[in-house]
Amino acid sequence: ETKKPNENRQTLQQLLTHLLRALERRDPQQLFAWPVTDRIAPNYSRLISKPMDFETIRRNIQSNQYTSLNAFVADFKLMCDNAMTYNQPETIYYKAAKRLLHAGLKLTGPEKLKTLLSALP
Ligand SMILES: COc1ccc(C(=O)NC2CCC2)cc1-c1cc(C(C)=O)n2cccnc12
Repeated sequence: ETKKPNENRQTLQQLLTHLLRALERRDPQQLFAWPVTDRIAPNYSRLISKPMDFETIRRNIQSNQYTSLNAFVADFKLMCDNAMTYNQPETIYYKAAKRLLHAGLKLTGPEKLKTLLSALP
């Protein structure tokens, strides 16, 4: 049946919240949980033009900022790319970002999404 737009939005929101939780579990040290401050990362705000973190992504989901899965994935990739731009390859942050990015792209890949979408109401 033709779903009302807000119903679709709720389904998308539920899917994104599920994906966000699955991604956050892959960041046990919570290095991506909150915005990076200039205090813990000197000159961060000068070097990274569009910061992104899991808390901001959560707020975007709740305020219906993402109208597609792609928009959510783009912010997740931005968060990982920022960490691989600011931090040197040998740091725990760069390595964590690389692992997280691969895990995330697998999670939102077509085959995995098919199973997820088939489980939706
Ligand atoms: C929300 O950001 C953080 C929160 C907590 C920690 C942290 O607990 N760091 C301790 C683990 C080794 C020192 C690090 C960070 C952190 C993330 C990042 C990222 C994501 O680039 N970062 C870069 C340089 C220095 N610190 C960080």
